[in-house]
Amino acid sequence: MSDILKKILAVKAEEVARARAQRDLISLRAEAQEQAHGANKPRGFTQVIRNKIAAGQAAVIAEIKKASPSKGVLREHFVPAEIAQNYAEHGAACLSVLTDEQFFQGAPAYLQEARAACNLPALRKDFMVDEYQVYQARAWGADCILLIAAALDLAQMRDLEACAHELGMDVLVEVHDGVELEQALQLTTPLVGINNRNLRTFEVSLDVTLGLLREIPADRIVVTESGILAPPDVQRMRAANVHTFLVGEAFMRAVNPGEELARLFT
Ligand SMILES: O=C(O)c1ccccc1NCC(=O)[C@H](O)[C@H](O)COP(=O)(O)O
Repeated sequence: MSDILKKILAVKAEEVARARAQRDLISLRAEAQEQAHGANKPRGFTQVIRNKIAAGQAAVIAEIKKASPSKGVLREHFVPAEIAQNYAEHGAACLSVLTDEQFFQGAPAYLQEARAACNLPALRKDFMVDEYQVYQARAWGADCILLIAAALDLAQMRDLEACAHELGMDVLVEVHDGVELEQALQLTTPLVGINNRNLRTFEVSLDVTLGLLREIPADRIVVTESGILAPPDVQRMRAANVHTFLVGEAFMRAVNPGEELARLFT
């Protein structure tokens, strides 16, 4: 496991302990379960992606992140609701909203504000280590959670996946190499993300997606993550039959993130 991931996971364990001390799991779970009905019910993250692909379009999971460990601050003018609306107007399939505060300058409120500003399903982009965070995600309105194979063993991933599914949320499982992929494929989720970023060196190579592709059964949806910066990157992926993209930096650095989305994907 990379040093940055180790550091992040240590902070996550402390965060969960602090949050549990402030509010017990039973009360949080009740709120998360209530969200299954009414205005905040899950919006069908995977289904929206399937619909885009069936229509012959790229399915873009458009990220809302102020900063990252590898790149520092990406965007000074940062209003999540404005960005979410702008993404929706320019054809995004889904949102990915960073809720981690210490390393990405994200916040739970950003997820709530972004999702309330449009009708797109939203991923809680964070480092999940405990079911408490899954209940938080749903209580905040998330439609999908991220499970990072480098951070979890198979039993943990299975438990967190089951918890998310019970709450009606979808799961994006993320891998970076063949060993992680083997574990990820033992989950039931169709959404398999391949992170092109090596979390040890921060080096990004789209060859990571292309190299792992052939090991993924046809019934899974491959999501290429990180380092999609220009139209040729998109064309390269689509030529390899990868139609789902998770993009952050390219949009966050643009004056108008939605227009940048349209420029990259049309
Ligand atoms: O981006 C980082 O520095 C980073 C460090 C440690 C763990 C995860 C990290 N990135 C998260 C991501 O996977 C990206 O936010 C996402 O794939 C979008 O990538 P990009 O389009 O390159 O911003």
